[in-house]
Amino acid sequence: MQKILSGIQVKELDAQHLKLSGKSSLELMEEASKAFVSWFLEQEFSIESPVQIAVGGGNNGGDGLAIARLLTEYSYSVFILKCFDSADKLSSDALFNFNKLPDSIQVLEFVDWDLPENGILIDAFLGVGLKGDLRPDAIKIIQRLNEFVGTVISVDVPSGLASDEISRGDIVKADFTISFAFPKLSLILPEHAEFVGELVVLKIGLLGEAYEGLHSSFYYLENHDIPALHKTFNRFSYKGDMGKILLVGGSPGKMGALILCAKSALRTGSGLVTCHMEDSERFIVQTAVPEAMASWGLIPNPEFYDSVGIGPGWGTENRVRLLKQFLQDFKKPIVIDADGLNLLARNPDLLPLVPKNSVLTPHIGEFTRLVGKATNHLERLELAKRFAMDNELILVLKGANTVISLPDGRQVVNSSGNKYMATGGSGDVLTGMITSYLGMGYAPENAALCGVFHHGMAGEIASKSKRRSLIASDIIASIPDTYIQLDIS
Ligand SMILES: NC(=O)C1=CN([C@@H]2O[C@H](COP(=O)(O)OP(=O)(O)OC[C@H]3O[C@@H](n4cnc5c(N)ncnc54)[C@H](OP(=O)(O)O)[C@@H]3O)[C@@H](O)[C@H]2O)[C@@H](O)CC1
Ligand SMILES: Nc1ncnc2c1ncn2[C@@H]1O[C@H](COP(=O)(O)OP(=O)(O)O)[C@@H](O)[C@H]1O
Ligand SMILES: [K+]
Repeated sequence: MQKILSGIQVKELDAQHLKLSGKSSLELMEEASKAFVSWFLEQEFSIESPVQIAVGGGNNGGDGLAIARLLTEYSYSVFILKCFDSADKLSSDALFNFNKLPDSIQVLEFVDWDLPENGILIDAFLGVGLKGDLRPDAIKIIQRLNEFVGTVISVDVPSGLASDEISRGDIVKADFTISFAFPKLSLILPEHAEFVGELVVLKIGLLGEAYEGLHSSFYYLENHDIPALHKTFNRFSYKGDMGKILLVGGSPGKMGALILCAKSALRTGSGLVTCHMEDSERFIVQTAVPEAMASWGLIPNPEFYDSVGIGPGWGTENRVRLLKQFLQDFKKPIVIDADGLNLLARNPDLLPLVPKNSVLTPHIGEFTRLVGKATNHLERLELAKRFAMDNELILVLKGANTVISLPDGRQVVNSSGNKYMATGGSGDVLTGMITSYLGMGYAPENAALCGVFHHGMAGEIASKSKRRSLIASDIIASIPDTYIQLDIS
């Protein structure tokens, strides 16, 4: 997994990288700009669209200048909007690229810019080198860039956004942010959603020795990390190897949550799924999911199960005794979601009974009830880290970029998923998936990482044809495709 470095570390990395690999920052700039242009070409923006590139004096501007040169090779008409005073204010790499601009590119003073009606604006004004509060001249530039009505694409970070903290005030509102190597931390904070737009992270060869030497507790989970986290099964595997799991949840009027959870666990690969609910509701499960078994009343032999997921649609009335009894009897890691979390929040004495390395999957509301209130997401992430370390639990804080806090203090930011997954029941599907992996004998960390990643990826696959019509069942239906696309048997 890629580490997420701070803005200051990126600078340090730059210097170290040059020392250790002999690769110049100019080469890195060219590589980043080429990666940007490859992404740009994949979007198939009309060749008729004029491309305006707002260029600052630092290396973010340097990226913009290199991108300008590369785009003209593909016949785009490119205009540079100079957001720096004079060439002697340019960083050396930006100056190099400024001097390499082909004659076909018009360079406009920012003040002379007539805001076009449409087209594309590439924002290469300010990147991770932003220091302190924006100066008045920069504020004016950003305000004007935000008047543009066409597609806005920010290079590395939206200009005006600090890389590692909560920013307010004037910031470019991008439709896309194309960040290099890893997302800067501020890009994944919900407070910045309106500036970042769609986040794309492109690989560049920044990594290696210099990168290894820098410390961060934040990591980024991507496609290529996933296969190594999976267990493999052989041709003698039988359903017992695929895990016997128990899902405890559902209540009158909320049986759908348990059904989604069960279907999702089966599609993830579970060998045997048993649903535990009130006896009045058992026919619903048996009809909706013929592959699952039903149990009710007490849980007579919890040790039979390889793992357990508790909470979807469960309600909180009259559940504490069963939960306490179960936590006293069952010693293997489990998954706790929804009302299971609400019960823990109301009965903090139960928290020490939760088996170590269990996976708790709150959304922000459940998190606030269980762990506490935070004034912003960075503070919330710090609370999550403490909670996971202090209780030796894995805390999956769900959202647009779900963050998995591990007991050793690492925090893993998920890259998969999209806005179309914001629909009732998607969380229940996630609970089924993580419980399923635990049941298959995955290390709890891997179960959480695989569950969260495949869940988001299934949502992405389903939303290709469904967009805002996506429902939680569509996520389940796309789980098989995640295995096929990642080549997991
Ligand atoms: N290293 C890497 O891994 C790679 C880095 N790459 C790229 O380099 C970027 C970082 O470049 P960087 O460090 O040159 O800084 P950058 O974001 O251009 O900002 C400096 C400019 O901002 C200005 N400025 C600052 N504060 C300000 C304020 N408060 N208000 C107003 N202005 C302010 C400052 O002006 P000055 O203060 O110097 O007058 C200067 O002009 C990074 O985001 C990525 O795009 C890629 O090429 C490939 C790999
Ligand atoms: N905008 C989004 N981008 C990516 N994933 C999202 C987004 N909104 C929701 N999700 C995912 O959908 C799931 C929603 O879970 P939850 O809030 O518990 O829903 P429910 O209670 O309806 O089941 C989480 O896994 C979350 O990460
Ligand atoms: K930028």
